[in-house]
Amino acid sequence: MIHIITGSTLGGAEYVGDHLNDLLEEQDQAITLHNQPEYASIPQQDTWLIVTSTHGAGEFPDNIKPFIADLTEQAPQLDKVRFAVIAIGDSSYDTFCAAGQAAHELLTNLGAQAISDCFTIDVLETPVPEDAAEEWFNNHSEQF
Ligand SMILES: Cc1cc2nc3c(=O)[nH]c(=O)nc-3n(C[C@H](O)[C@H](O)[C@H](O)COP(=O)(O)O)c2cc1C
Repeated sequence: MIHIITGSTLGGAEYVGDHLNDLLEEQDQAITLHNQPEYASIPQQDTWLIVTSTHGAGEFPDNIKPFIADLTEQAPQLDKVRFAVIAIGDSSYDTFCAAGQAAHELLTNLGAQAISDCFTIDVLETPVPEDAAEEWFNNHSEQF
């Protein structure tokens, strides 16, 4: 089972999550898409694919903030979780992709196993983030 967990304010990261969902479905994978991720509803096992943009001064989008806050407070052992983070941001900000980087670090610290480095997508250089995400996916599809 793959849990796609999105953090999005304007919809961009959510579109990328939808696209990855389609690509994984073509591989006949079982997927659950969490656009309003809830700590209690996401099993602490299987594969988590987090797709999040960054807002504010390097902050998480509002929809994913409670999930990240719960993970931080509860600090569960995530040694049964494999994960990857796709971080979407704009390199004109000092805090480029800070939320995605923070998610990657948090899961690593909780013992989850990264299947890739945090993959950053710069919307200044990549007008269609789905294209960069698909290229990343094609290079990592065997990990899923
Ligand atoms: C108010 C605002 C603040 C932002 N702050 C950051 C930031 O700190 N770091 C970053 O990398 N991108 C930042 N961005 C860029 C967004 O992450 C980028 O536009 C992204 O594509 C938005 O994705 P979303 O549609 O999923 O919300 C900011 C954008 C806005 C509108």
